[in-house]
Parts: sequence; C-alpha cells; structure tokens
Amino acid sequence: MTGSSHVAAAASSSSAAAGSTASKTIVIKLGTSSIISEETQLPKIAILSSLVETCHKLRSQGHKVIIVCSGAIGMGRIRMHITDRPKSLGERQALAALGQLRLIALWDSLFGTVGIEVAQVLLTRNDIADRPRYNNARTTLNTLISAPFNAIPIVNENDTVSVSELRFGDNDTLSAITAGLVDADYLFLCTDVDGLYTGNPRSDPNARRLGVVEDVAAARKAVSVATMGSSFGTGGMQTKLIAAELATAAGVATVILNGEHPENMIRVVANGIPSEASAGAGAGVKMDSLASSVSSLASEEKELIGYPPLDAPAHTIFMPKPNPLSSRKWSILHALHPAGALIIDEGAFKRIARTDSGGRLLPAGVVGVEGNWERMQAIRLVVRRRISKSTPHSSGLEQGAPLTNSAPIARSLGQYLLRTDSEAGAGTKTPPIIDSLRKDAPTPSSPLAGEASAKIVPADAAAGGDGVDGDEEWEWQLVEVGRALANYTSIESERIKGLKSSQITSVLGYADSDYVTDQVALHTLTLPTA
Ligand SMILES: Nc1ncnc2c1ncn2[C@@H]1O[C@H](COP(=O)(O)OP(=O)(O)O)[C@@H](O)[C@H]1O
Ligand SMILES: N[C@@H](CCC(=O)OP(=O)(O)O)C(=O)O
Repeated sequence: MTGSSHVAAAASSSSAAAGSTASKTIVIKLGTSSIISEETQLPKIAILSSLVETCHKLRSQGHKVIIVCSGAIGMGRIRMHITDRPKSLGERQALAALGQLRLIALWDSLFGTVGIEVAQVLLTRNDIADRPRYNNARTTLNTLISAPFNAIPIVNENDTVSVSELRFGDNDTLSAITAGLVDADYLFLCTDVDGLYTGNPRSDPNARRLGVVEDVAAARKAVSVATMGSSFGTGGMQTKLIAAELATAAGVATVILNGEHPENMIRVVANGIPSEASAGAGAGVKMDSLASSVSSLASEEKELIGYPPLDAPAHTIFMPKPNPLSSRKWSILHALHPAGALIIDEGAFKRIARTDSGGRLLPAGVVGVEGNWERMQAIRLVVRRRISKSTPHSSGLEQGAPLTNSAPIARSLGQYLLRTDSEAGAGTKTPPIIDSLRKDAPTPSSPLAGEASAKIVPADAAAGGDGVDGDEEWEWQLVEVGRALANYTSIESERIKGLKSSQITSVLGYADSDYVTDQVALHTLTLPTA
C-alpha cells in the first residue's frame, strides 16, 4: 500500500475489492502449529516450502510480504528433545534462543532457493513503546520490504530477553501490531483449523465455521473459544480474535485460515475483500446470537452475499472497520506504552469527546496525575466520576476493554483497587487485564475499548474517594476513556492540574502549550453506565 494512513488503506481496499491486482501489503502470521507437526514433532518442511512458493507468487503479483513466525520455542524443544511444554521462564527463554536460530536458518535456506532475501526482526513491546521507537520500527520494516532490498522480514517476539509487561505475549497480537505498523491491507492468521468456528472444532462436532465477520467484538462474545488448541500453540482462538479486533480497527482485513494450504492465500487476495454492501446484505439472517456481527456462516450464504465465491478456499474474513482510526491515533491507542495516567473530571471528558473540541485537554479538567512521564510519551486518560454505592457495577471488561498492555495502570494507580465483575464474583485478586499480559494466560481479555475500561475505585476512604451524602453512600470510579501524548511531563502536569491555561506561565515560568495534551485518541465518546 502506498498511502501512510489507515484511512487510505481502507479506501484502497474497498475500491479495489474483488479481483484487484493492485499492490497490497500482506502480513502472514504462522502459528507454531503451522510450523511444527504435533504428530511427528518435526518441522513441516513440505508446508513451509509451499509457503515459500506462495510468497514468491504473491510478490510476483506485486504484493509486499511480511511474515510473523512463531515456533522458536517449539524448534528449541525439538532441538533439545524436550517433549513437554517448558514451565519456567528461564527454560522458555533458553529454548527460544536455541530454536530461533534454527527457525531463521530454515527460512533463509528455503527462501534462498527462490532467490528471496529474508531478514530477522525480533521485537519486544519496549521496542515500540514510544513514538520515536515506534516510527523507527516502522521505517525499518518499510525499508526492508521496499526497493532496493525487497526482502521478507521474518518477525518474532524477542522471547529470550522480553519479560512481563515488555512482552507482546503472543504472536497473534504481535502480528496485528506489525500489520498496523506497516499499514497492511491483509493480515493472514495461519493456524491448524479452517477459520473461526462457533465452538472449538477439535471438540465440538457441531461447530460451524463463520465466513464473513463484520463486528469482531460481537463475534468474540458469541462464539466459544474457551479451550486451548494444539500442544505447541500459545493463545488458541482467543488471541486471534484479539488480533482481528486490533487489526480491523486499523483498517486491515484479517483472515483466519488453515496453514496446511498456504497457497489458498493467493486466492483469497485475488477474490478481494467483500464490499460492505454485499456483506451487509446477508447480515442478521442466520444465527440469532451472531446476527449483528456475522454476515455469513460459511457455505450457506455465498449466493446471498456473493462472498466468498463458490470456489473460494475455507477461511473466515474479518472486515476492516469502515472508518478506521488514523495511523497516529491507532498507535496511541494500541501500540505505544502508557507511562502513566491523567485523571480528569467528567466535564473535561465531555469536552474532549465533542468532535469540535479537537480532542484538546485543558489543565483545568485534570484532577490527578499518576506515574512518571516525559513530554510526548503516551498516557492514559482516566475519568473520575462519583457513583452511588448502591448502583450495581457493570463490567467494563466484558464490554470490551482496552487492555493490551494494561498492567502498568494497576501499578501506577497503586492506591486504588481495581474492581471488575470477575473480581467481585470469583474473589480473585488478580485483574484479568494483568493475566492478559502473561504469555501463559489461559484467558486473555479483550484488547479494545468498545465503550468502557476497567473500573478503578479508590480502595477506601483514606484514598479520598468514599463518602456519604445524605442517605446515599458514594465512591469514586475511574474509567479509562482513551490515551494521549503528553504536552507536559508528569511533574509539570501535577503542578498545573486544575489551573486555567493563563496561569501556566506563572506556575512553571513558561507555557509551551495551553493544553496538557492536544493529541487524544478516545476508546469511547460516551461513558458507560455506572
Ligand atoms: N471457536 C473456535 N474456532 C476455531 N478454533 C478454535 C475455537 N476455539 C478454540 N479453538 C482452537 O484454537 C486452535 C488454534 O490455536 P493455537 O493452537 O494457539 O494455534 P497457533 O499455534 O496456530 O496460534 C485450534 O486448533 C482449535 O483447537
Ligand atoms: N514467540 C513464540 C511464539 C508465541 C506464540 O504466540 O505462539 P503461537 O500461538 O504458536 O503463534 C515462539 O516463537 O515460540
């Protein structure tokens, strides 16, 4: 894709739908299950070779290709004859170091046979944590896939050195971030099943594959993805849905398909992305629970919606968002690492949510500053509001919370108690958002904020939050509503919070901006019901 914005991506994608020969940027994610045979515990050489031929063909059609390849730990296990999943972090990191070498050597020799250069790109979340590093990674990838290099970057998480919150945790998420980084047109998630099913096809014989999904968040709620997949794989279908949500928000069409037949990707690209109109024609006609999110169940509605064509290979396609976020906003919301939080009042939120305000936040609306940051670092915007204690808490997490890298908020807002429904119900002290960051987490939570975020409530009256007004007991509730790039450091922000812009100079001795931030990306324009 030539344009740099996601909007341009969407425009080029939809106008060049079926049968397009325009150049596309294609990110292909290969899960461990596509690289290593569960049965033989050996690399799937024939399939990898077929993938190489597929990439060669895609490139000869003018497309650019990036591969996000799992399997370092799996290859390390093969190399060291370890049959069980490694349990300790040290063991996993050591196996990744042993396996990554083999993996890249294998790709280098296979791609060498068709004259394609490959480049190894190992990333941690830290490598894209702030704007300069994010832009640097973007430039490197774009340089690699463009002339004169015309290489295929082979991306993996730098498992050997990445720890806790510096991890992507799974390569589905990493592939979505990579697709966003390079403004890709397609993200292919190759795995060991033919797409997203209504339930795990390994265990549910009645599970049915979905053809076209328009609303990933709704589909995520409607299908069952609870059980894990192959013995080598990491996240199962859940992390693929998280990846689809992230990528489609950036305007990237996301496809889940079986890695056994990489050549099918050529046909999917040739068929193009179903146009909104044709996808919409079939919406809401089949399964009640999926009606709002899924245009078609595979096979049955092809004629009705015209996609996929009758001879199309099995796959599930997640439609790119019709109005994707700009590249800059997407990176602020989903890629950059928030170093802290500005706590704002409801009035300030309403002002920045009004489109005509330009998303600029005055210091007058800031009621708290948490964390340490420098200018231009990403921060969370968290609304503080008063709610009645008798109001039952709705679950922001279930509504879809923005939680790809949310552990720091729990830490930086340490004096607050993070309250979620699961905590209230199951009594666990670990918020699901923190589990979502862990590589081995069995149930990662959603990455995106449809509307709400975690509810963060002052732990006790000492935190200055609870009170009684007449008969009503109340408490403060904190809701993350978006992210922003800071105009002032955390120390400066603390000093000017609550002030008028005209007072900034007298307090700081200078005023580089009237706003604490003028680069805001919101998850939501309205606060969820308390
Ligand atoms: N609703 C579902 N639809 C499809 N597959 C599912 C579903 N729920 C769970 N799965 C499991 O997800 C697995 C793929 O995830 P995973 O093993 O992590 O693969 P990879 O290594 O390719 O990332 C499938 O083998 C399947 O058993
Ligand atoms: N980075 C890890 C893979 C992590 C991962 O997400 O694995 P998978 O679910 O097989 O795509 C590795 O190379 O082993």
